[in-house]
Amino acid sequence: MIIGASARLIRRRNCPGAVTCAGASPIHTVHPASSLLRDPEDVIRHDQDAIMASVPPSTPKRTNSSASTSSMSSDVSSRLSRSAAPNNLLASTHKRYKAPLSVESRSKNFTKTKSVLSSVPGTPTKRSGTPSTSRPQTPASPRKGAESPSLLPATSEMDVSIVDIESVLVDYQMVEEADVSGEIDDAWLQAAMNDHGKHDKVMVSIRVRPSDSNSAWNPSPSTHSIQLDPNHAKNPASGLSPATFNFDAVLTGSPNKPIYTTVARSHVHAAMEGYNAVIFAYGQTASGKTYTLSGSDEEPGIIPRAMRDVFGFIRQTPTREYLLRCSYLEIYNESIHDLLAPPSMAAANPVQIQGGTGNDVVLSPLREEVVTSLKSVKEVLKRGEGNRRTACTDWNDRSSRSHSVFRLVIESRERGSGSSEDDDDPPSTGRQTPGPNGRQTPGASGRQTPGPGGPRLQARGGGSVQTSVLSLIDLAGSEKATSDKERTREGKYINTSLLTLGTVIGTLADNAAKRKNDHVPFRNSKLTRMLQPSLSGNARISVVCTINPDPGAIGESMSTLQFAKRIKNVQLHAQKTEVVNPEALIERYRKEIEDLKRRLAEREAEAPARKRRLSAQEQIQESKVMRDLNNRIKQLTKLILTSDSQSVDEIKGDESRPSSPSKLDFDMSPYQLQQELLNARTQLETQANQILSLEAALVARPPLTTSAPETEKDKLIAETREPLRAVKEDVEKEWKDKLDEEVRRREEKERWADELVMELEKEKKLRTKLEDERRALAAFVSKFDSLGLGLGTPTPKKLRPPMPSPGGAASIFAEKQQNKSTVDPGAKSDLGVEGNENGRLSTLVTFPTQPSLLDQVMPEEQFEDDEVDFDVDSSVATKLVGKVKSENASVKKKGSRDVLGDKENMPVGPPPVAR
Ligand SMILES: Nc1ncnc2c1ncn2[C@@H]1O[C@H](COP(=O)(O)OP(=O)(O)OP(=O)(O)O)[C@@H](O)[C@H]1O
Repeated sequence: MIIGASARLIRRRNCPGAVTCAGASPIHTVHPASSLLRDPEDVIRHDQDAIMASVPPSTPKRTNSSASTSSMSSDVSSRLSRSAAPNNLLASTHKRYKAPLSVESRSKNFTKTKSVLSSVPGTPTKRSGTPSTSRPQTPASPRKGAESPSLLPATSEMDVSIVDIESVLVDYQMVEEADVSGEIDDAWLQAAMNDHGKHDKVMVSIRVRPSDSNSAWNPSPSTHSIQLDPNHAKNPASGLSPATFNFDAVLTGSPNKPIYTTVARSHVHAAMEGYNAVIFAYGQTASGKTYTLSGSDEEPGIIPRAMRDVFGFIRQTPTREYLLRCSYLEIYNESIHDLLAPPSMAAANPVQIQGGTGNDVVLSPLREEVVTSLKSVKEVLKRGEGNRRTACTDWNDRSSRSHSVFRLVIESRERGSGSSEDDDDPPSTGRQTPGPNGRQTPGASGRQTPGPGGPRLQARGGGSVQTSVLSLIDLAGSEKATSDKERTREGKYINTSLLTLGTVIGTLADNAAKRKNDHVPFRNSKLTRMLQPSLSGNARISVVCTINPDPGAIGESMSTLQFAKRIKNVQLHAQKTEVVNPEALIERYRKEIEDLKRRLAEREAEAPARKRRLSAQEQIQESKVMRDLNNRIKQLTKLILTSDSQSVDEIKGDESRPSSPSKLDFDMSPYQLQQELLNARTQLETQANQILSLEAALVARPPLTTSAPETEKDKLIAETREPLRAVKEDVEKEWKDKLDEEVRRREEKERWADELVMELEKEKKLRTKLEDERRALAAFVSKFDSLGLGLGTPTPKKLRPPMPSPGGAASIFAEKQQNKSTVDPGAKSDLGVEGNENGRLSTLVTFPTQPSLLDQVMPEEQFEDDEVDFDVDSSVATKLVGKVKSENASVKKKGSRDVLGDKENMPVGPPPVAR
């Protein structure tokens, strides 16, 4: 630490910024607390007093060497030697750095000195005529060739990428009294804890600039409200009172201290506590944004006061040590420039916003300088402000033409969190042994060089590192068209990005109010993209909206108030960022695993005995406990493996490498291994399914990227739909034809069925008729016989009409055949009527009690083959039989079989009638 400290002091002495600022800055010539421009003798005296005063005997001593008496005396002597730098050195360096300062920067430094009240312009209404020649003019490209890059080195001595981190930490002992805000005390710290910074909403304050002309507004600081003066309302005669706007604070006047205390202090405190914090000023051009943030020599603004409080906080926190690094950038015409890099380099290498989706925003290349005292912060600020683009506009002599962002990254860890050896030894990771010149090339110890924007401080022992960013933003002012072409062009960019900021805030507020998740157009401007992490909620935000009370600016003031109203609704949920030392974490996991395994083994051993005692419900509970233990072991093992694989990458060949994963696996019990196996198999199956579905999705994926224009996507959708539509039409047509055919066939069948019904009716009638005739025949035969008209045979003969027999046609046939064999075959007539030799009808007609023809289903064969024997006169009989026969034939012809057949087997097609 001694080497580090002296190295630091040497660097301070050589700090180009310090010397350059010395001659130029009106801030330091006036501010009594500043030691920058004081007589070296005074500085020595003051430093001695300050250092002695800053180490009260009661304050705890640092355990490391820097806290020792020798280190303190070394520190003091170094400071003395630094402060007593010979005048010629100051002069030479001054000369060296004076030349390259741009006209703009120098003129800014000299022209900004104004008395508090006289600096307030009457009304920033548009000036007429040509601008005053005394005003500085912004060159078209103020940075290009403004100075030789060789004069401002590409990396500064305090560049975080080359500095030995461990030697530039700040703790309570190192803070000089002069660097401390006199207002920091325990009461303030306590009050700040409960202040606005903890709220979930953006803190919104209004600051109304003093004006010597008539004010159009009635601000009321006591009620935190502001209202347009009724005399300036659109329609004063209406008698309607203009709307009242309420905010967290409404402030007036020139003093900057109440502004800082009200709107910024709690946020600075929150940043020191580990929360990201953003403070920005928004308002119309010349309304007082720069005055609020930077202030003047007499009235330092939020930034210098915040820096003073940062050191005051550190002095009040003996338990922690801090690494403070700052950067300063501007967004000019939608391009980001590093204000701490040499202007020519910054112009050639604009800062890019890196980071994928979401809230990761890394700015690169961006110079970050370590600061260890208020003085070094002021030097950085001075350098940055000198490079800022300001210009004379129609409304403001020194209008900011860009949005400027001053960022202070605060990293801290506990002091002496480990053992006393811990404090002497470098921390287990990240600490680099300083080289002979007090510095260590990053990565020389084999560690990974931290990427841009990443944490630099490493946790020590089992502790953690807290990281937060305090962003102080001075937005360029919105403005109307101006007489200057270049200013008009700048104004367009300024207005566009402010408009985007308004849209973003509006959407965020809307999302919060309506619980929606609408797309927020952060990427539409560099400013909103850069602020994305903060505006998305992970920061405490305070906005000061500055108002120009001039009646000519009512429109702009009104729109500023509307913006303020909207941003009030943005929801915040800031979280502390804490990085734990990975090795300590692994150790903690290991211990927990050991403990869990022991508990699991005990339970497994007792399981059989316990099982007998436990009820079914308790057994379920028991297996759940076992499962939970197993899951936790698996989870921790996985965490260890993940951390290991990361640290292995970083520290290859390190003997302190943790045990291999295979060893951990073999430590498992058989039960655990079985569980593992089962889980692995399930996982494999799930993953195999995932692969399949992903492959399918890949095949089905259209050959367009997600970012392809909408027109392309529409075209592809139309092309994909066309073949589907054709297929649909084909299928519809095919099925329509089929349906038509089916309908036609069904109609035919119905027609056919109707005709069959008609046929049946006809047949029924026919049968009735036939039956009647048969009965008439029977009556005739019996009458014939009773009259004795038989030819030689008195004996009445029986009529035997053919009747169905149980055996059907075949049996009848067989019976007939048999009968035939007993009768003379020659006597049989063609009509099937038996006769005798003398020609007499020997009809064997019998009429047993047979069912009527109507009740019978008569097979066709029966009609066809049956024979009727009539013992009647042959001519009559022949006549009758012929008639019967012809009727039978007619029935047969009508297709009685079809009629009586199985309907299911009906032929499909046109009915017989249609044939
Ligand atoms: N509250 C105030 N008390 C005293 N003077 C003020 C106050 N506000 C602003 N001024 C003065 O008004 C002038 C314009 O202020 P300033 O440059 O801060 O405006 P701005 O909003 O930053 O403008 P721009 O957007 O153009 O940069 C300066 O001279 C500043 O000193």
